[in-house]
Amino acid sequence: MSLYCGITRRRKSFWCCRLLSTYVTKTRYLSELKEDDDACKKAQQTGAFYLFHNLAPLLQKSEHQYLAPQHSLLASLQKPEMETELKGSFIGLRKALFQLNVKDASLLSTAQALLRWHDAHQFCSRSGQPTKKNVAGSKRVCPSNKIIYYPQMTPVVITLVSDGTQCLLARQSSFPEGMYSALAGFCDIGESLEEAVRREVAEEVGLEVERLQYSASQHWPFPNGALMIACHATVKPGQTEIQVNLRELEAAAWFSHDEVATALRKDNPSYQQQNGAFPFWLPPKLAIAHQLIKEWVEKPTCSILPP
Ligand SMILES: NC(=O)C1=CN([C@@H]2O[C@H](COP(=O)(O)OP(=O)(O)OC[C@H]3O[C@@H](n4cnc5c(N)ncnc54)[C@H](OP(=O)(O)O)[C@@H]3O)[C@@H](O)[C@H]2O)C=CC1
Ligand SMILES: [Mg+2]
Repeated sequence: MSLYCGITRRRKSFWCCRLLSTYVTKTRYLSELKEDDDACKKAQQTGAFYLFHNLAPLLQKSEHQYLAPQHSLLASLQKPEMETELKGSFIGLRKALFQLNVKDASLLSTAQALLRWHDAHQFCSRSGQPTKKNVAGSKRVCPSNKIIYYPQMTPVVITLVSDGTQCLLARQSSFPEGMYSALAGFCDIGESLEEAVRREVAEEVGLEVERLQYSASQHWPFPNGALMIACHATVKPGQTEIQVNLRELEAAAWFSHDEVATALRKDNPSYQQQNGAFPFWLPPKLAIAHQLIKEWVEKPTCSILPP
């Protein structure tokens, strides 16, 4: 059994020559901890930790949400004693993510991605020797050839395609029943963001993107930690006939502004069948797909601005 902790920051002062903003002070302190092992060990004595077991965080259930308690350094206990002592349970992030507050969801996602990366990079791919983690956990080094390994993220594009009046949503068979989302896909090596969007839209629904506009980005913990880069895109006028790639998608369709606006208003989507079909619903607020769809509903013309 392994219990693993990630440090969060808790330090009141940082020496500097002029008054820096709280954000800059905090950022420089965190950067210092990556390089200064002694400072990092000292911080661990007073730091607050989230606890994980097999990549599942320790959470407490409270009505319709989960709370992610933070702890100071603990004595090593077995999992059942730890759960009893701290009045919580180790729960898969996939199950709990949407019932956490935004700050905890973001920190836990980051911590889990880092833990997963360390777990998968225990050996040097050149020498085959065990790699060694630095105190902060921000890199691993091969002691025999000094190669440094840094945590990596996989870029994924997510695109809401519109023809100006409707938007295109799709679902994979792995999605919960009835849920539709924007088109997503992993970037290929060597591709720009724009090329990845054009290729994914062509591959998945057979359409040619005319214009695209960057919206926002998000770290996403599933399946292995990705940087989701969200864009609005438009297709050429009159070229809206889709050819769904059934190897990648279960279904895709154009939805009207009214249909999408109504689905967006449903805070608690019904997962029950109605008249033999599952009602149409959209990804939860925390997902960048939701933000992208909300932006389009509020300003459907935002995706048809000149490039
Ligand atoms: N936050 C959000 O709002 C949303 C997030 N997403 C996330 O976006 C991710 C990507 O979307 P998805 O449509 O599945 O992606 P793709 O359309 O690229 O198709 C997935 C396929 O790509 C291959 N693949 C898996 N991992 C990689 C990788 N690291 N690099 C290159 N190819 C890979 C696999 O194919 P094979 O097995 O044949 O090798 C996999 O079946 C999903 O994991 C999902 O979690 C999706 C929608 C909304
Ligand atoms: Mg896809």
